[in-house]
Amino acid sequence: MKTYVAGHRGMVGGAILRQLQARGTDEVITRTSAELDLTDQAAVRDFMQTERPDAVILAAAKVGGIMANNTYPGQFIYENLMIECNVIHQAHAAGVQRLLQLGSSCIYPREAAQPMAEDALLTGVLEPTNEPYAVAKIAGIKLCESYNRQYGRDYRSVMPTNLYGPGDNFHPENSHVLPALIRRFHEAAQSGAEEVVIWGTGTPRREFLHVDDMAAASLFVMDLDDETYARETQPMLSHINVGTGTDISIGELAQMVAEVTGYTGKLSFDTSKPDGTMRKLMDVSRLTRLGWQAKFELRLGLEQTYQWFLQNGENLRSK
Ligand SMILES: NC(=O)C1=CN([C@@H]2O[C@H](COP(=O)(O)OP(=O)(O)OC[C@H]3O[C@@H](n4cnc5c(N)ncnc54)[C@H](OP(=O)(O)O)[C@@H]3O)[C@@H](O)[C@H]2O)C=CC1
Ligand SMILES: C[C@H]1O[C@H](OP(=O)(O)OP(=O)(O)OC[C@H]2O[C@@H](n3cnc4c(=O)[nH]c(N)nc43)[C@H](O)[C@@H]2O)[C@@H](O)[C@@H](O)C1=O
Repeated sequence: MKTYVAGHRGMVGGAILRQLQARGTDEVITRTSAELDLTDQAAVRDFMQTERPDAVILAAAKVGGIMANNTYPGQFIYENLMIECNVIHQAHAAGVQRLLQLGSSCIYPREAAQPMAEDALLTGVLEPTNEPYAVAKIAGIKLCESYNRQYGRDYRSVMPTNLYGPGDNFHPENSHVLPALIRRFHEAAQSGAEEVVIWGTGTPRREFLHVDDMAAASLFVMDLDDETYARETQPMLSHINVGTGTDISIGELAQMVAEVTGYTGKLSFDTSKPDGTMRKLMDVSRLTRLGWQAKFELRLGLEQTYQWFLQNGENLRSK
């Protein structure tokens, strides 16, 4: 089995690569974005035609937190649409029968009933801070569904909740909340700062899944036999949510990060920054029914991620 992992240097792609290598059953092929720009249609066509993988895992994307999504909406919609169109279409053109792509919980309407089940898709208005990214991710689901319907492909989609773990992006502005707070609280603890500022009101709730759980869930869904996947994702051979099924407020998360990093000063909230969606808890009953459950407990995952941050402080991403 020759499997192409797109985005193998990223947090999720890296974890998937490690788990595939540990299994040792697949020949895994990878390319960095410098070697293969997935927004370049001709380059992706040449790569797929030359390599002809048996399976593709699409974990490459333009990714960022609430501020990055709000600041660079053009890049978020363009790059993600191009990556999905090129990888999914050129995989099909090269005869790839099985593909798994990663979406995001932000595909669901801002006011969706909680927890959000897969059939909440396209039932309401999206959260404005990440609408361009969400539209691209919805297009990814619809590409897979459409190629399944028209060409009989077996292209699957998993929708992760907010992820964290080793290999995350700790950029002060562009990252997601959990790595941003690890870095901010760590620096405050080191410098003896009296106050740490948290964006927004602290009241939004988020569900955090460790990246090793996400990688395991991705391979679990990839490995399901086609009848089982089709039965669970009827009528459109659509997507499966991945999460823990529990969430906490940003204020509670900040308190936990303060404890883990040893920060003892004051917490304050900058309400000029956006809260984004107030709650986006995944309904994970589809995946649970199939037999998969998350393993990492948040506090332990946070402590492990903080250790990774301390050991890799010199090599953090610059954007
Ligand atoms: N992180 C999170 O909280 C969440 C992530 N997701 C989804 O999970 C997937 C993986 O995210 P994550 O691992 O966090 O993201 P990362 O930013 O860590 O990794 C993304 C990877 O995509 C690759 N990439 C980006 N643009 C291109 C391009 N034009 N051509 C080739 N490769 C490119 C990069 O490759 P290189 O390093 O070689 O430049 C990078 O390694 C994405 O689909 C994301 O939308 C969904 C929900 C939450
Ligand atoms: C995974 C998901 O990620 C993005 O959505 P998001 O869940 O809103 O992501 P976030 O992690 O950036 O913020 C979560 C909450 O946390 C608050 N918050 C506090 N302090 C910081 C802070 O310092 N940094 C950040 N980023 N947020 C902070 C912040 O104000 C918000 O209320 C999508 O754009 C989209 O990419 C997507 O799919």
